[in-house]
Amino acid sequence: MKVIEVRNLRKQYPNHLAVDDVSFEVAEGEIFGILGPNGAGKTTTVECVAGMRAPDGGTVRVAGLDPRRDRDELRQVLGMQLQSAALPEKIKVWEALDLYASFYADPADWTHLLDQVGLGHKRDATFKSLSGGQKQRLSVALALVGRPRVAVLDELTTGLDPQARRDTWELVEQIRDTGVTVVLVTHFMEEAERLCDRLAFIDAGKVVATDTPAGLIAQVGAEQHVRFRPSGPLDDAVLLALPEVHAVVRHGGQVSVSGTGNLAHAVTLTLAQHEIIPGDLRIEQATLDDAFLALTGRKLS
Ligand SMILES: Nc1ncnc2c1ncn2[C@@H]1O[C@H](COP(=O)(O)OP(=O)(O)OP(=O)(O)O)[C@@H](O)[C@H]1O
Repeated sequence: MKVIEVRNLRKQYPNHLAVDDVSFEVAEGEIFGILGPNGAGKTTTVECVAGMRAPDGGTVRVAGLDPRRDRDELRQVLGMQLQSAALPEKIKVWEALDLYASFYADPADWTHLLDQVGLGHKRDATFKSLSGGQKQRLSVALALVGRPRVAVLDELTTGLDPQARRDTWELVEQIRDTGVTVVLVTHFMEEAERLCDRLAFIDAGKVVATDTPAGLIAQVGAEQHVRFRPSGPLDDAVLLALPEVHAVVRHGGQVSVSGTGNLAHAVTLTLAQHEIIPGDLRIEQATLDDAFLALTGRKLS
């Protein structure tokens, strides 16, 4: 079931067309990513979805609601985590949650939420004293306090160190496991690849493609490589007969196979059928970066 429908969204700032033509749908229960370089129009798009900005064209529906017309109802359905939580420095963690909970008729138990985001021990800490990762986690808890059906998380892991980033990814997966639909705005390819069920590539205010991460990579037919040292004699023709394989090159004892689609699977299966063990196996998969570059001529970052 679709929980978000965006059709031909357009948003013009005084001197800049930030969103030109954006359409996508988000199914209930999925993690949907919006991936694109800085300034692509991602934040403006989700601000229109959350009713924080008025579009100049197109339609947006969230659980059948018009975010501008049905603002009060929307607040009960959609929780938005903002790029930088604008909380007063001296507010305590529990005070922020208590305040946000007071906006809702039936808020979540925020003590439980605090534990869920790993901040149970920071209940009495001031906002100012939290680390970057802890501030992000608090902003996620604040987005969830109204028990939303949809949580919009904008640049959640920007500025976090690799460990804090991975911890935050786990948190996003936990949120989805509780049945909340997640819209994730990001310009990190690894983040989108790891978390998103489907994603939209946005560039210069337009959706370039929407698909699963694997589907986007397959769409552009980006070349992949499998390298190995065969444990026994192997005729190149065996590999070249596979539809996924484009070329086989040898360097000394190493075989390098390039191709597209499910290349690694096809090659390793064939080797197994010929009772050959691939030593020093290396698989270089195409990435979302490669797909974005192929589709837009631009790098993501
Ligand atoms: N309030 C505003 N007034 C004028 N221009 C704006 C405003 N907000 C954003 N823009 C411009 O619109 C474009 C899209 O901005 P937006 O924040 O939606 O992009 P983004 O993809 O989220 O980028 P980032 O990852 O850098 O936040 C940018 O060029 C930005 O400078």
